[in-house]
Amino acid sequence: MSHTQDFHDSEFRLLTPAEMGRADTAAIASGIAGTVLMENAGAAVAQAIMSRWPPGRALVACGPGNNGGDGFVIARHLAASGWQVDLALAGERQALRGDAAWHAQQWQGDVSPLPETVPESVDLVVDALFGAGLARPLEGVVARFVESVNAGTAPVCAVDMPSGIDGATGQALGGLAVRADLTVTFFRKKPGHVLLPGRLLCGEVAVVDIGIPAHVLHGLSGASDEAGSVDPGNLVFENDISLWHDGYPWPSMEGHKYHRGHTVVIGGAVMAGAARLTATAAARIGSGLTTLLVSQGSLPLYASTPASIMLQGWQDDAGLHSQLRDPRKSAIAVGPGAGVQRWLEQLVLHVLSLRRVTVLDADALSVFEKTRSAASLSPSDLFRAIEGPCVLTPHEGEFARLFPSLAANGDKLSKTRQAARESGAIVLLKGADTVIAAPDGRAVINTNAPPTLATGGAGDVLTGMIAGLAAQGMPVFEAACAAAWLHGEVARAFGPGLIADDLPAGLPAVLRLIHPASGRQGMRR
Ligand SMILES: NC(=O)C1=CN([C@@H]2O[C@H](COP(=O)(O)OP(=O)(O)OC[C@H]3O[C@@H](n4cnc5c(N)ncnc54)[C@H](O)[C@@H]3O)[C@@H](O)[C@H]2O)[C@@H](O)CC1
Ligand SMILES: [K+]
Repeated sequence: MSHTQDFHDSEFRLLTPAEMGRADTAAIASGIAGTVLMENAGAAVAQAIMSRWPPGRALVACGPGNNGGDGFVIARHLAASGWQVDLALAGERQALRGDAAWHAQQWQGDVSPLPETVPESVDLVVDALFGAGLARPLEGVVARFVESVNAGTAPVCAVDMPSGIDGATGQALGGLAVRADLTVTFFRKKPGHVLLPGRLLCGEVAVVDIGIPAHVLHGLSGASDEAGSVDPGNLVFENDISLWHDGYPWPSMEGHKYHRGHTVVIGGAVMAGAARLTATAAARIGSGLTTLLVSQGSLPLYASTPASIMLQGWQDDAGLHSQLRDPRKSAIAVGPGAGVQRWLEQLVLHVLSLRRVTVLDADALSVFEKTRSAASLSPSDLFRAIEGPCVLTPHEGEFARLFPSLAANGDKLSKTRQAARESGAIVLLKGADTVIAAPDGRAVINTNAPPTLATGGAGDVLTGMIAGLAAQGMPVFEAACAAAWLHGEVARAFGPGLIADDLPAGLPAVLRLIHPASGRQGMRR
């Protein structure tokens, strides 16, 4: 994802519904008829259905727009392959326009009004009501039909997006959306396929080619300068190895432990486990040296720190500052187990003034909450101090403390991007659909995190992984993306029973799999 590489046509690029509309228009302008795109779309969905379910009775529910147009194509292909097809239309046939009207004419069977309930004998429901661009809640008979679909037992194939989900945000408009078993979408996924709750309502997502040439991806957003180097500014991706593999700091034979960076983790005086996990993760992910800095008085708490981590005590602020002075200490992580106190505010500001890579997590974020106490600093004091490479890794609660006006409304993707713009830092907003955004608008959505990661200390490990990668010179945005992906992958590989200590321990096995020598460039799931 560096600025010198062009990721516009990455298969992991996500297109907003508006960008997808521009892709359709550009494809049509380049000579492919809209009716052909719709034919390809419908045929591909029918193919996906037939490769998963045996012929039976299908109810194809068509909406008034082009999503419904796809439904007419699907109905024709299923019927031609021996399915018994009932086609129901929400709206009037005469009101169909353009490509949808043309394909409706090719349908030889009956068209009935959309029923309020799905008949019991239906083996499969095809949801061709609305696509990813839906902008208002489902209502009336459509809403009742969708409730019946969700209450029923027949499997559901959604066309483009389960109807009711906003493809830009993954939110169910008005709280109601189709729950699908399979969603077949066209050309590229949309954010709504990977953000929650959209991702869960999609079931399996299949992306199919409908003949839109990849070159249209260059004109949808972003800009390229005369030298052809592309600003990936506003592009959004689903996280994948291919986005950051080239910048991954694999150790080289000429390397020296100092070339592999030096991560400093500043620990607190009460919760010693958190900073220990952070430091262990930094070391495991390849930081050449890792130092855990704690106050002299709390050294006994850290007695069981692994031997590979340098444990050092500081007496007072001056001592701590002098421990941080060496510029070879290339990344500093603060927050896990630090304790929310005045002292921490000043420490964070000092660390930021060093302009090293800084990863701020947990208490280092919460301590800037505006309402904490009248005398304390505020989020804007923090943002003003961020001048070097910095990653903030809030969970939803910490995010709300730092960005109260963004937290209340807005979808996860836009609020994380806005937070990155406001703070000047890379913001990684944690969750089952972690979003990582840069101040220039780049964003990546991580989709491989299993629910077992919701365990104490997992966030502390993530902080250490980011710091440890960035300490080795990996650009911070890529470091955050790589860490989020590896974090998820290690947890998946481990399976049930995961505790945070298993994450650093499980890294080597996953790193072996993605090492260049393994020949693996990326993975689609
Ligand atoms: N050439 C193209 O543009 C292609 C489009 N394709 C299909 O076209 C779809 C997009 O088509 P459209 O832009 O027509 O979008 P939709 O088919 O989702 O429908 C939009 C229409 O529904 C109305 N509407 C929106 N919300 C409503 C609500 N809550 N209740 C009632 N009516 C509502 C809108 O006023 C508009 O008339 C994609 O999802 C995809 O399935 C594919 O055929 C591929 C080619
Ligand atoms: K749909």
